[in-house]
Amino acid sequence: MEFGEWNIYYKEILDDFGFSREDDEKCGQLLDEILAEEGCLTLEDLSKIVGFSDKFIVFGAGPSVKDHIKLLKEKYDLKDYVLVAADGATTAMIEEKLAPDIVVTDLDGNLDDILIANLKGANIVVHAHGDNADKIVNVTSFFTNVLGTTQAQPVGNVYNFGGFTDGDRAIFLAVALNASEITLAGMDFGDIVTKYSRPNLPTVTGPADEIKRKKLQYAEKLTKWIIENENVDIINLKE
Ligand SMILES: Nc1ncnc2c1ncn2[C@@H]1O[C@H](COP(=O)(O)OP(=O)(O)OP(=O)(O)O)[C@@H](O)[C@H]1O
Ligand SMILES: Nc1nc2c(c(=O)[nH]1)N=C(CO)CN2
Ligand SMILES: [Mg+2]
Repeated sequence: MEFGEWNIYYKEILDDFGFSREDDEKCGQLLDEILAEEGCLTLEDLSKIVGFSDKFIVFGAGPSVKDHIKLLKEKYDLKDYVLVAADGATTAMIEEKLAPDIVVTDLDGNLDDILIANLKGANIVVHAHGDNADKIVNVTSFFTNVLGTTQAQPVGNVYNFGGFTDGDRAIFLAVALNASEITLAGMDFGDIVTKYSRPNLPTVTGPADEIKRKKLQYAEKLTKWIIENENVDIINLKE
């Protein structure tokens, strides 16, 4: 998605959630400075790393994630796919002994599990926004093989491929990496969250709060945009 078209959705999101574009931009710059010092991946680097396949699976943290992982392990030859975990889904994958190739995160998932995934070879796509500057500063440098993203104007080596939540951003990333087919697992959307999305939840699933519901509505809307506008086959295991 070109920035001009993304900007239409982005303006609506800023307005709807009361986020500040200036704070998003500042944090994007901060991430770019950290990556300039620590080193980072470019899109071309990541394309080469995952160049073994143009078939991707994006894992979300919805209620179906565990069932979908089990089904995929049983029925798919997973070494033929680039496995992309959206933030909290990393924990569900690790529980099932499945290592992601890429983790897409704004650093509010289980950081220990993301670090484990990184140590096992996952590349980390770190998203800077106006509400995670502390994490960007304190956590980014613990990871290796990092590619930076922003939801504001791209800056330096920090990209904007389109997308809002970690899950739909992961699909936009797969498109930017020239995916021909993207299977969606655990991408339920709706109004139920899991302990993978909300680690403090006392039960495995529970009702999403109003902000999370709204985030998931945008995630679904942006996923529909990809289905309708990008030249890629999307297979949602939920359907
Ligand atoms: N029912 C669902 N509950 C949680 N995540 C879902 C669901 N359906 C799809 N997803 C996708 O799984 C992704 C990973 O979930 P997670 O809650 O860790 O992400 P997040 O984008 O950081 O959300 P938040 O900002 O609310 O913490 C979400 O970004 C979302 O796109
Ligand atoms: N400013 C801001 N931006 C975001 C936020 C958030 O909480 N604040 N959460 C996101 C993932 O769902 C994506 N972008
Ligand atoms: Mg997150």
